Amino acid sequence: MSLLLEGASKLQAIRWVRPRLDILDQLLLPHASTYIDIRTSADGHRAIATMQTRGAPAIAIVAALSLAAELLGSYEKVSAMGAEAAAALIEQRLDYLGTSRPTAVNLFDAITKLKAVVGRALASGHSVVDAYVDAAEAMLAADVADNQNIGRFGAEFIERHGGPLKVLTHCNTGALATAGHGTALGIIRSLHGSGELEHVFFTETRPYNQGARLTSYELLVEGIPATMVCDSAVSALLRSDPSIRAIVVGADRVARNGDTANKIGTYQLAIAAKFHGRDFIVAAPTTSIDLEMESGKGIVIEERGMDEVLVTEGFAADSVVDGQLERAAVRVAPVGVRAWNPSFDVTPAGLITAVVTEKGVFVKSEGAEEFNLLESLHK
Ligand SMILES: CSC[C@H]1O[C@H](OP(=O)(O)O)[C@H](O)[C@@H]1O
Repeated sequence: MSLLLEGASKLQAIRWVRPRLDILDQLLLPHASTYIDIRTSADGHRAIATMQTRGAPAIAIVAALSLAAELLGSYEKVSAMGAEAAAALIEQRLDYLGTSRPTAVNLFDAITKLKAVVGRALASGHSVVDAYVDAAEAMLAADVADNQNIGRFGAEFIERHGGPLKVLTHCNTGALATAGHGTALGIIRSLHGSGELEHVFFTETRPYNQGARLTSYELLVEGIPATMVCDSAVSALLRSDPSIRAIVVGADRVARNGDTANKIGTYQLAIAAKFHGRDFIVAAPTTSIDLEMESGKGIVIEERGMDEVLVTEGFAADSVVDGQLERAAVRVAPVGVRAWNPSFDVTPAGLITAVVTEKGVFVKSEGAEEFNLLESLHK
């Protein structure tokens, strides 16, 4: 079955045509657009851990579909195990996929949901496998629909300022981080689509350069007017251009009170937005909201190797040798220097103007420093 998803942008980070899963190798973007075949949950784990695929929603979907591909590749063998053994195998593989990256709650939300689906399908080995695959496929389709709603709600919220609008975004939250359209970049796509967007500024997003490599690529492909800035230039930019009305970012995990873990540098942007009196908007599907997490204090922040900070000016593909891309790794800092390289930081709810989800726009009560997302989501 081909899941050619209506509404997905021209870029597809994830290609699922049952039983085959291919993902765009984002380590090679923007210099090469290369799809890699993901046949097993081990392939999926590696692609997520190495950030060949990344972005909170995309991580969950690739994890789920990598196991779907594995199960379909050995359908009769797994089905013949019987319901209980097949379910146990699936649970073991899902727990393994959960060790790929710690911060994005979408992955753990998907694992919990998929285990529940399997637990309700124990009539036979076949029914367990069929139920798992159907549920994994549904996540792919649901994400695009969610992103379209996030885009619409977020655009309407920003348009209250009156257009045409200039906004700024951080990292990559578009079709390369989701099943299509995007979250914060989905709002930007929606503003552009309605003719309300004058210009978008985006940060290069050191040290992994999701902005310089991925957001730049998406905006160029879509023909959206954009300018890249260094992460360190944002305050000066806001001060120089009062018509930049909002900073819109994604999320890896939003706690019940609205504290938000997102790409490193987000917290600084929230402080800059507050100081300059601009909206600071978090765009995320409800699968990024962790209602069991009271505040951001409990969020595990992934730390990655120092080389991303010290060695490369970007994962630039330097040349093609015998058809293989040779990535350039340029040492910038001297040997021996140490670095601190958290992948994410936590922005306190008090600095956040609104959390935009597929279920609507949530704001804090008058005078409140925190959100009550448990109440907002269950109204
Ligand atoms: C809609 S993507 C959400 C989130 O994920 C990104 O992190 P990474 O590139 O390390 O996977 C970034 O924090 C985005 O805002």
